Amino acid sequence: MADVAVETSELRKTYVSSSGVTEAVAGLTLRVGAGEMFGLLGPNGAGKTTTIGMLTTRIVPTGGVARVGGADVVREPIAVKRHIGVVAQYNNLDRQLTACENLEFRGRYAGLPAKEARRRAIELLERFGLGSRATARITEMSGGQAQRVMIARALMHRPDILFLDEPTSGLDPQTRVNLWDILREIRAGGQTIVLSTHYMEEAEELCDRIAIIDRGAVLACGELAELKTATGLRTVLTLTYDGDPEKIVEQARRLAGVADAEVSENRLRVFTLAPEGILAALVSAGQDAGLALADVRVVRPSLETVFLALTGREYRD
Ligand SMILES: Nc1ncnc2c1ncn2[C@@H]1O[C@H](COP(=O)(O)OP(=O)(O)OP(=O)(O)O)[C@@H](O)[C@H]1O
Repeated sequence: MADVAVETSELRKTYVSSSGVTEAVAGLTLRVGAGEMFGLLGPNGAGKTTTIGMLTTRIVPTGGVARVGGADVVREPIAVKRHIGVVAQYNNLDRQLTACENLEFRGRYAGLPAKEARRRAIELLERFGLGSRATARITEMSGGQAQRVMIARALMHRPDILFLDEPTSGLDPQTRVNLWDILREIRAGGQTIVLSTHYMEEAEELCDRIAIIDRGAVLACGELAELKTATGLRTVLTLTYDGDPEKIVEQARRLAGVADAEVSENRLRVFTLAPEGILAALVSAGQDAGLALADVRVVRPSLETVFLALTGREYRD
């Protein structure tokens, strides 16, 4: 496959209804490299589901272009579908069928012979720890199990790009972490993954690159470290001493990588984009000045602070 898995230019979806006009996606331009785990991060209503809907041919754009696996989503939907697996936001498994049957049906639909579909269904269920649940009906499964069946089903025809819309929404923390492991494993196999999420820590934990979207547009896109640097966000080191750190504040300001330093009571606060090594230098500067260290706090920039810096608004969860 080409180096680029997904490419959009000015992608747009405008809904017109009796209640008015909604620009669900308002000119979205982005590029996902083959083999990447790419996150669409944004609050509820940001346009994530609509974007994934257009990229997976379920929703027809009202403007712009999108190519997935090299194929145009409007002109070549069948070619797009060959490249993609889709895990929807809500459980859309057939509840009358067993886990294995859900997968087999998908395999048959994709043109696999019956025996091959069954073999692959069992292999995938085992891979995701569901071997013993193969003959269980969907109605008998937990949310986390059903989510794993949906991912397995999406992989039946060996797609090279997997789309997941808020895959861990509503799952308990342990199940969510298990699912993260599954996604990492899929990605290690070379597949491209595009996932949407409104959980900052999920994007931070999983994704190689992230597009932060709000109100249907990309606010920023890149590796997390790049986004943090681009927004000028600094790590804040707060060192509390048993005396007045005023005597070392000038020294702290002169340390390589320190953007600023200030003192408040017996606390020294240091702002930096490159915190590595600075803490050790501050500890020894304090020792040399006869100050004993009572406490250290390191607050790193998070996606929450990035969002705030980009929009001036709190992240709406
Ligand atoms: N069929 C539709 N008709 C009218 N408006 C719609 C339709 N689908 C979505 N919207 C609106 O488009 C905007 C984006 O919705 P979308 O579902 O893509 O956001 P989202 O980021 O996926 O949010 P969520 O996490 O809540 O699913 C919202 O304002 C939503 O109300």
